[in-house]
Amino acid sequence: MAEANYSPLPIEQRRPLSPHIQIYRWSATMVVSIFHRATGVALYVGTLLLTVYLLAAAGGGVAFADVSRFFGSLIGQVILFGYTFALMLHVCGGLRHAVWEAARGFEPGARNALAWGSLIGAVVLTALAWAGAYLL
Ligand code: HEM
Repeated sequence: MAEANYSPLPIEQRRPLSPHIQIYRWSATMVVSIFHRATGVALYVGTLLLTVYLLAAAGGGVAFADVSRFFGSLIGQVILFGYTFALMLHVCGGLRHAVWEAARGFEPGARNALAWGSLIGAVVLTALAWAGAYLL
């Protein structure tokens, strides 16, 4: 807190502050962990968009045509691409947690491999999903 900086006590007598991200050296594990939470939040928005799409599909006619046009536009495609990547990264993050639930992958090398693996896995799965969507 700000007042801690203005403490009249000498620095060695002040109570320790809990360190935050600007204190730690950045690591792959830390970045992927932050992405995991951020993509989880993004998935709430994506789920709303999916709901809009399904409601429009159920309504049919003009509503479905409008929604399809929006998702087919450049901005719509960028949003859908971001949603796909967020979903894939979050799922890969979920699998990373599943490995930890099995009490494996805590060693420094394994932690890094899992972090990079989930990032690379998300890129590959997103590319496969979009390639599949365009080829079908
Ligand atoms: C639309 C679907 C989903 C939404 C909206 C969502 C949302 C979120 C959010 C907001 C968080 C962060 C919670 C926090 O840090 O306080 C979270 C965490 C988590 N999610 Fe999801 N999630 C979804 C799907 C999934 C799936 C499919 C998986 C598994 C494959 C998954 C696995 C996890 C795990 C393991 C955590 C905990 C991470 C941690 O403890 O640091 N989620 N999710």
